[in-house]
Amino acid sequence: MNTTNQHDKKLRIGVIGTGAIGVDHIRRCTHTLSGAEIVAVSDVNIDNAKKAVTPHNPNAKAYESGHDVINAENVDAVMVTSWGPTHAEYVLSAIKAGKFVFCEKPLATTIEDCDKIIQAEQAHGSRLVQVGFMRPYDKDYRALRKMIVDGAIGTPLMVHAAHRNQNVGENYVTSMAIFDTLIHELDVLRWLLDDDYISAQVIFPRQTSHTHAKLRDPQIVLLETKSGVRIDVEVFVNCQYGYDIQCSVVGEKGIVSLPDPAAVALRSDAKLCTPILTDWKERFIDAYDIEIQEFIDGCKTGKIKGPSSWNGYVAAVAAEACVKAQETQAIEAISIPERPAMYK
Ligand SMILES: NC(=O)c1ccc[n+]([C@@H]2O[C@H](COP(=O)([O-])OP(=O)(O)OC[C@H]3O[C@@H](n4cnc5c(N)ncnc54)[C@H](O)[C@@H]3O)[C@@H](O)[C@H]2O)c1
Ligand SMILES: O[C@H]1[C@H](O)[C@@H](O)[C@H](O)[C@@H](O)[C@H]1O
Repeated sequence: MNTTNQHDKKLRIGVIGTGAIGVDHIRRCTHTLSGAEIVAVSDVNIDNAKKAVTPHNPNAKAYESGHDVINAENVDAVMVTSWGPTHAEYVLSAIKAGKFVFCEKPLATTIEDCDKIIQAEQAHGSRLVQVGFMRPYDKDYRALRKMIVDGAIGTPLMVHAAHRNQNVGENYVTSMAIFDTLIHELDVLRWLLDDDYISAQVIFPRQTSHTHAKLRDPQIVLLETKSGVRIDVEVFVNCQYGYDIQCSVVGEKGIVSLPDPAAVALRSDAKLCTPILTDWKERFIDAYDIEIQEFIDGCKTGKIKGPSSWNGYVAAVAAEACVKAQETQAIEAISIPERPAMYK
């Protein structure tokens, strides 16, 4: 009886960081998904938070501090969508309050902070954190994984991937190509291959004229896995032409590749054209919907299943090696500790 009531009740979410993705997740919780409502918002720029309180979220209140959102009595679960370096503080505070927390990637921008989070969560005794790695929810990445698991390409040998953004702002610097952008590949490729990384190297090709003094762009990241798979990922965040995610896995007897998003083809004026997306919000829109719905449902049943803080930690270990490799231009080792029992 109680369980049914619990499931019927809306999950009351507090959102910290009401910028691009914060507002987008508020939109999907309010208009697209079921079983949740936004009751609290905050942003270091309070005007951003106030703008996120709209007639569509009549019960939302804007707070000056993210910690007030976490500790508000009517907040059942927290969403951390502020800038990466601020995530750890809020996630730790949510764990302390015993509340479920969805944290956008990266979980934190240092291994130490990720470690504090997994220690705190283990001390709590059960999972409270879901990390915003949405690609494993994407139907095409899932199809790719199924083909690999089913043996369609034989043993995987190599991966060629590209992560291209149309452009980035002046605040985006060289290390963010790793912690902000490559972090998606660092998570999804080990899931795709069911493998772990052992080394990383970063190569800087000729620079695009569309970058700025604090950003090397593009970059090529070379990864090696325990089983010997070699991965190259081109990270090119001022590619100008669109938002483009590519991934091909080469196996002993075939290749599987991520398809381009479906788009209407136009035949006209002696040309055949299909548009390319420019905005990350559209590229993985269905995957974001599924990941957040799973978070809402998990909070309501008391058991969350999505990418864990362990996934966030492992991605950070690999990311730190890549950042070091950016500086040294050498091959850097990646050593991932034993997975704690709680995350098995
Ligand atoms: N999963 C994805 O595909 C995806 C897509 C976009 C962004 N993200 C992640 O989401 C996070 C936010 O990215 P964004 O594109 O929305 O950035 P954004 O700059 O548009 O928004 C971030 C917001 O956080 C606020 N903020 C910064 N520090 C804060 C603090 N200490 N407390 C409260 N608010 C604070 C800023 O004022 C801003 O409004 C980043 O970690 C980013 O990597 C993930
Ligand atoms: O925060 C964004 C987001 O994660 C996008 O998915 C990625 O393509 C961008 O490079 C990154 O800056």
